[in-house]
Amino acid sequence: MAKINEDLLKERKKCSFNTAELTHLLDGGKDKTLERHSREHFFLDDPELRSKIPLEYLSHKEKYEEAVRKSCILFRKVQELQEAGKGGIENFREILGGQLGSAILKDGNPLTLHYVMFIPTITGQGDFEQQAEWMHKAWTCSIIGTYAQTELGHGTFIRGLETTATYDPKTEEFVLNSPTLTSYKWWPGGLGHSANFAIVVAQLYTQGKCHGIHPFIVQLRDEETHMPMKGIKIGEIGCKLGMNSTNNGYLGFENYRIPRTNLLMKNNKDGTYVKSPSSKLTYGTMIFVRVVLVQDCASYMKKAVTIATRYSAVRHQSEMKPNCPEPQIIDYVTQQYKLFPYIAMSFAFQYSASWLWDIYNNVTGELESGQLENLPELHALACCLKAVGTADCAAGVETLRLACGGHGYMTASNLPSTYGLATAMCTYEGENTVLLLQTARYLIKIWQNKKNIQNLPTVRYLDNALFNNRSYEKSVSWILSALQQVAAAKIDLANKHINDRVRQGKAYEDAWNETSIELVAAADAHCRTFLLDIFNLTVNNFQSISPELKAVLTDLLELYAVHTAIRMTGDLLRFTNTIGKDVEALQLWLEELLAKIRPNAIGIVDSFDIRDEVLGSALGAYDGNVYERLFAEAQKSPLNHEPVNKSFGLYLKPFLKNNL
Ligand SMILES: CCC/C=C/C(=O)SCCNC(=O)CCNC(=O)[C@H](O)C(C)(C)COP(=O)([O-])OP(=O)([O-])OC[C@H]1O[C@@H](n2cnc3c(N)ncnc32)[C@H](O)[C@@H]1OP(=O)([O-])[O-]
Ligand SMILES: Cc1cc2nc3c(=O)[nH]c(=O)nc-3n(C[C@H](O)[C@H](O)[C@H](O)COP(=O)(O)OP(=O)(O)OC[C@H]3O[C@@H](n4cnc5c(N)ncnc54)[C@H](O)[C@@H]3O)c2cc1C
Repeated sequence: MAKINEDLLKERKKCSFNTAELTHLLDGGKDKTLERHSREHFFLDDPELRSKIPLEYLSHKEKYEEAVRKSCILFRKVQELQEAGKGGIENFREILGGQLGSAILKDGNPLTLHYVMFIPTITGQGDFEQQAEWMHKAWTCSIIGTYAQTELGHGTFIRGLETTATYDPKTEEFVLNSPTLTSYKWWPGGLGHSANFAIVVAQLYTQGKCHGIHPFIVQLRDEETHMPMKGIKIGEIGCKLGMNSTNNGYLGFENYRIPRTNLLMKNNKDGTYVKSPSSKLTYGTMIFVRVVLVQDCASYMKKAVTIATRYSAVRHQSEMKPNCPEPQIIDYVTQQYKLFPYIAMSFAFQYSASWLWDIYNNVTGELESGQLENLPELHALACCLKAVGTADCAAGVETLRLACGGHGYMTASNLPSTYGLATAMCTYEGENTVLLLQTARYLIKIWQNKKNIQNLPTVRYLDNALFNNRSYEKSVSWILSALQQVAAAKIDLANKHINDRVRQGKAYEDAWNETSIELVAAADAHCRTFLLDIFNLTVNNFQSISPELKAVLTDLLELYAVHTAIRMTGDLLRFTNTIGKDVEALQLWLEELLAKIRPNAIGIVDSFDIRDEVLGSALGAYDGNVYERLFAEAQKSPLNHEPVNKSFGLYLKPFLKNNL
């Protein structure tokens, strides 16, 4: 093993708690940690899953080809796990898209959507016969699917999609068409050249009548030759900010026929077209993905904060006091302020993601038996957690990149590509502003009718929060109560402004649009109360952990609470009893917490137990040999493989001569 950097050795000695205990707690038990280790070993120690040349030095086409090579190996290994009964879809998601997946395929996996959206849609939307027909093929990967919903002209407003599926009773087929350029499918991962099947979301027409959007299983390419089927126009959409090996594609149809039975029919039980009990059941796969994205937010945040915190312990810069050695940059309080709140945030997202996952499973269980009552609350929660989680994660990764100075800008830090993955999440699976407005729509309804509110766990605080008015105390419970009051006040005010505008004669929709900045802010505040509430509940419920660990988790909880409160200073002053002196007290409390967390910072990120291959970063490796690794990475540049590049003879030399 390489020599460990001296600073990191010292940091590790300072740690006041047992890092393995925290690792096990985060994994859900020691056996789960061991399971994860064995999964990581299974994937990361496979030499076939390593690239010879860093991805950044490959062309777009080579990147794709290398990604397909690795994805196929990855899928084969996933199947081996599946056959051995090791893991359900949630594990596969982690392998395909989460921390492990992004370690193997740094710039995206062209086959991910097969497991993440194609299979879940067949499970969620297909009837019994359809599952029997398609699931075996899909699980065994004899077909590879994607999820084609978004079009060139419409991503958010899916009721406005233009692809048509017109029923032809004579042949019992649907005829798919893309009537306009804007109706072309645009964005689906793996659609370009990878998948041979897709779930296609299209407007269903029978007897000249449109019945709205429905999901269909559609074959795109010949299973033998992979040539596009006749009537299918397909390709890749081109280079993007990140995720350049996900092979996002476009797709158009020209009188393309599919059997009637390819309309997913779970909600049309008798096999004829019957309107389903809720048109929103078609949106089920999107809820599923939003739920798992919150877990990804925690994963990406942990990865970025581990890199930046370790680097900050190794890096020395400037003079804090005259004639003293240059300090570790982690000793600058401004640096701690860039790092530690994101350590705390990783916990907040992990705990909320886990609650959301449980709620999701309960509600989808209820949907199976036709109960729809709890769907709106789940939808509202999934929307705001996805939006706030991805926004904070992307902003966090960028802050952490900046915290690493110039070296953070190197792709060898792995922070730029982590940012590429994180910021994409703000847009896909529902653009964040749009999702916050969905949550706001639910909150306004609840505000207007609180009859059943005590049965709705995520919003029942709204019953009386407007009047909390607690005087400042240095406690998480005070901050939570103040945030709840802020959320309630913002909902109340937005509701009032909508009503005022309606009274002035405006249409409700116009009043809504004119109030939408406030509505988004209200949904955001509501979400932040949930995140803090769950973090608080989780830490308070830990019974059998050591007092040392409990103290660290309490520090992190408090830091998360205080950091959130300080970010919302204006709101606290405006909507609660908070006064200027209380803000000063919060600021001092924040500084106190940064100092308390400082000796444990390396211990906490070590507890995330992220393997070097997953971090993929010259700055964040466990041994802290930052400079050696940066230097070694630079040697991989193809430009360094020859002392003189041919451009010298071609351009530079004649240019220099001309200037003589
Ligand atoms: C790895 C991943 C790669 C990426 C993949 C992708 O991006 S794939 C592409 C991902 N693409 C996207 O994510 C697209 C994002 N866009 C959308 O999801 C929708 O178009 C929309 C929700 C914005 C509006 O839809 P709309 O105009 O049809 O709806 P509306 O506003 O008129 O509200 C009507 C009612 O429906 C309710 N309701 C709504 N959704 C749900 C739900 N899921 N469940 C339950 N309920 C839901 C809503 O609360 C309201 O209830 P109310 O108040 O009447 O009781
Ligand atoms: C990396 C990546 C991968 C993707 N993968 C897939 C995939 O596999 N399958 C798939 O089908 N799609 C996929 N998508 C598409 C994605 O789901 C859409 O881009 C997303 O839903 C947003 O839609 P849009 O691009 O049409 O943006 P728009 O809806 O045009 O949004 C543009 C702006 O308009 C605003 N806006 C729009 N509507 C409203 C409103 N009602 N109220 C207020 N403001 C509004 C938004 O807030 C935003 O600021 C992917 C996208 C990306 C970036």
